[in-house]
Amino acid sequence: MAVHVPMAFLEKMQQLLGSDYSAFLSSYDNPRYAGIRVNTLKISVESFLRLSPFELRPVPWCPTGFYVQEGQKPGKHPYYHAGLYYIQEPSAMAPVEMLDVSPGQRVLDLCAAPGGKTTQIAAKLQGEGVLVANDIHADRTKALAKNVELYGVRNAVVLNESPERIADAFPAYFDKILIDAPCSGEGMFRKDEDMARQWEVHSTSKCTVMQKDILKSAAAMLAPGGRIVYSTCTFAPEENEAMIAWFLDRYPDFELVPLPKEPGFSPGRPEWLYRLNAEGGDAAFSSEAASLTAQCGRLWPHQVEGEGHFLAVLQHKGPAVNRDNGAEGQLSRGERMSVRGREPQQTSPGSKPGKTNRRPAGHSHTGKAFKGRESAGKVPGERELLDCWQQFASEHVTAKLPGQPLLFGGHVYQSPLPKEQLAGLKTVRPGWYAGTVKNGRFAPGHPLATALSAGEANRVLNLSQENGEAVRYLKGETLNVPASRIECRGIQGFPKGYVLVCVDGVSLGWGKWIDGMLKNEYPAGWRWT
Ligand SMILES: C[S@@+](CC[C@H](N)C(=O)[O-])C[C@H]1O[C@@H](n2cnc3c(N)ncnc32)[C@H](O)[C@@H]1O
Repeated sequence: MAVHVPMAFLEKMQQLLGSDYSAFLSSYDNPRYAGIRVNTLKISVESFLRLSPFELRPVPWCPTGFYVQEGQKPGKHPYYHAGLYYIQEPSAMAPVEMLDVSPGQRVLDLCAAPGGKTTQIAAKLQGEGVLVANDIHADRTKALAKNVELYGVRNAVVLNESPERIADAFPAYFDKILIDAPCSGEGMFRKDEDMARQWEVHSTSKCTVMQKDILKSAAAMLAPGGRIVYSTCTFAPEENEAMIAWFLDRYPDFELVPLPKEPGFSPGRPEWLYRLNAEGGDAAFSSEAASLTAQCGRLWPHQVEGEGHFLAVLQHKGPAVNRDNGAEGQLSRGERMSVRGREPQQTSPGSKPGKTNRRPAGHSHTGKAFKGRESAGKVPGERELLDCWQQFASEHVTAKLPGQPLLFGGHVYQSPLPKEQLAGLKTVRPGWYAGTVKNGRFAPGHPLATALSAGEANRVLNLSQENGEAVRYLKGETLNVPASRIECRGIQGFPKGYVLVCVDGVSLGWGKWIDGMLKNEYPAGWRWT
C-alpha cells in the first residue's frame, strides 16, 4: 500500500466491512481523483466546456463537477485565477447537491473554511438571498474570505464565531444549513498523510462532542420547514450514523430524507450501531432511530471515484417559509424585535479584502466583533464615504448592487444583512467589499472587480490567456495598452482611469489606465508565482 494508514484504523475497518474489506484496502493503491467544479457565478457549464483546456469527465452526483485527468495542473492556469472553477475532491461535491438551495434563500455554512462548499452554495444562490459562511478558527477564515472573493460571491457574510453565538443572533432564521463537520478525517488519509498521523489526536470521541454541540446549535437556527445537511469525510459510524440517530431521538420535528439513487451512493449502516448502543451513556439512541439511518448516504472509495464521504439530509417537518417576496435578508417584524436593543461591540472589524498581507492602519486582524455603531451614522465622514462609493459606482459599475451599503472600519461593503443582525459577532466580512476612500478619492477593492462580469463595468480591457498577457497581469506587471483596446461605455467614454481587467471575458481585477500604460492593481498577496 502506497499510503501510510494507522493499523488500528485498518483493524476497525476490517471488522466493520467484513467481505468488502479487501476491496476497500486495495482502493489505497488507486490514483487520487482530482476534480474541479465550474463556478456558475462566472460562467455556465456549457461555455466552460467550450473553453476548457483540460480533458474532463463528469462527476455523476454533481452537474457542475468534473474529474481532471492526472498530470493536468488546473491550479496553474489564468482561468483558475479568474475563479472559473474550484479545485475540489469529487466526493466532497455531494453534500451541497443534497441541500436543495435555490436563489433567494437564507443559507448558513457553519463549518465552512476553506470554502469549497461555500462557493458551491453561492453558485446555487446566484447572488440572491443571504449566505453566512462561518468557521471557528480565525486563521482558517482568511482562506475562506479569499475564496468567497475569488469566486465572485456578492451576498456572503463571513463570520469567525462559535455556533452557539450565531444561534443566539439568528434564532429560527436559516432555510438551509450545511454542517460539514470537523471529524477524524479517515477519508482524507490518501489526500493528506498528515491526517493519518493526527488520527489519534482527532479521536472519534473528541469529535463526537463537537459534532453534537454543532448539531444542537444548527437545530436552533433552522427556520420551520428548513433543511440541515450533515456531512463528514470520515468512515467512523460513531461520527456518522450514531450522530444522526442521537439527533433524531432528541429532535422529533426532524425526519431523514432518503438520498436519491445516484450511482455510487450507498446507504447508511444501521447494523454498525448496535454495538455502539450497547455502550450506552450519552451516546445512547433508540433502535427505531438507529434503523432510520439506512436513509443516510455513504460514498466509499472502493465504490466511487473519490475519497469517500458520509451525508445525511435532516428535514424539519414544519411548513417552509416563502421567500419569494423579494425581502431576502430583511428581518420579519418578530425578528426585528429580537435584535433591537442588542448592544454593538466596540472592537474593530476584519482585515482589508484582497490584501492578504496587509491590514488597514489602526485595525487588528480578522474576526473582531462587528462594530455596529460605525454604520449607525455616528462616525464623522460616513456620509462622504458612502457618497464617494455611490459616485464611483454610478461612473464605473452598471451592475445592480445587492443589499445595503454599509461602513465597516472605514471600508465600504454591500451587505445582504441589516447591521443590527451582526452586532456583537466576530465578523470577517460583512458583505461584498466595495472599497475605501484614499486621499479623498474612492479606491475600489479587488473583490468588487472579481464579482463583476465584463458587461457590468464601464471600462473593460480584455486580455488573452494564449499570448501570455493575462499571466503577466497576474504576476503584477505593468502592461502597455493602446487606448483603442479599452472598451468604454456610458459616461466613461474615455479610457483614462479604473479599468476592469478580464481574461477571455471573465474579470481578474482592476488596472488603472493612463497614456498607454495599465498600472497593475492586482493585490500583491494574490499574485501568480
Ligand atoms: C471538514 S472542514 C470544512 C471544509 C469546508 N466545508 C470546505 O468544503 O471547504 C471542518 C471545518 O470545521 C471547523 N470547525 C471545527 N470546529 C468547529 C466548530 N465548533 N464550529 C464551527 N466550525 C468548526 C474547522 O476549522 C474546519 O475548517
